[in-house]
Amino acid sequence: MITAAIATECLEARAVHFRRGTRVILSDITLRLHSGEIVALLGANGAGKSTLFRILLGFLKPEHGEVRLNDELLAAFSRRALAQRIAYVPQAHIAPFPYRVHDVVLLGRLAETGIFRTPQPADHQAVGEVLERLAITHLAARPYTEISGGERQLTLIARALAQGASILVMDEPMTGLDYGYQVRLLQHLIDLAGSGRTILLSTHNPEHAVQAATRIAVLRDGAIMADGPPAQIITPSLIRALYGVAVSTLTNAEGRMVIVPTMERVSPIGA
Ligand SMILES: Nc1ncnc2c1ncn2[C@@H]1O[C@H](COP(=O)(O)OP(=O)(O)OP(=O)(O)O)[C@@H](O)[C@H]1O
Repeated sequence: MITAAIATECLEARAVHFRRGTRVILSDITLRLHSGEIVALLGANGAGKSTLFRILLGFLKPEHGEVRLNDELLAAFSRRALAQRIAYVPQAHIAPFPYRVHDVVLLGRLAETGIFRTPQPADHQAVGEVLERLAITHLAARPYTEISGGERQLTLIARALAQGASILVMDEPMTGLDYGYQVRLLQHLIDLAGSGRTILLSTHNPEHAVQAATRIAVLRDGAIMADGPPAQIITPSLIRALYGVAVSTLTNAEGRMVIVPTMERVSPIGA
């Protein structure tokens, strides 16, 4: 069952360096993720967020540095052993076959034990639970190739949740989701972290980071320029440096930070 006890895990990049050709994409990146944390990675388009995720997942090899899971090199784990621990929601995905949404999510259940295993009633039940939790039960019988972009995104999130891994790496999971699904997903991520899961997500919306993250890491010019609690990291000057826009940060009646664009016209980044 996906509600089984969650193992305590620590995933970390140590002094990771990565180049594409002569271009340095990531330089001396150290990032540690612990159980119960929601870490939001912020960075402008092309900053290297997906690249760092792919390195943390073992899909790309760093030129220098290493990735360790519970102090063991990632390379020491088989693909199946990694699937037991880390689930991934990629940025964009078009399935080549018109699998039903239920079956796409079922693949998450089989990631751990091999896709040639015959699904058991417990697997189908777990899929049903995840679809219900994400409020997409109505999509179960629809072909994945014939649903909307946001519905595909929810299906991929459901597949990752069904995997039952204790670490979730989510590349811009809110993309394409309507406002209600965005808020419900953030609430669900907070619940998952509360039950001991570790969540790393990238987002282009600093509001989401402030609302859900326990830590924010900021990637700029290939390096981590800041890493810490949201209230310390998110400042108007950081938002301006990252995105070239002016914002005010306010505290609402519940004591939570709110980010509001001032609509002041500022120079483009680097101008
Ligand atoms: N397959 C590739 N070949 C060459 N360069 C690439 C490749 N994939 C990404 N890059 C480059 O590496 C840099 C980092 O890309 P990456 O996708 O990691 O950024 P990102 O922060 O995830 O961006 P976004 O927010 O736009 O999704 C970019 O300059 C990008 O153009």
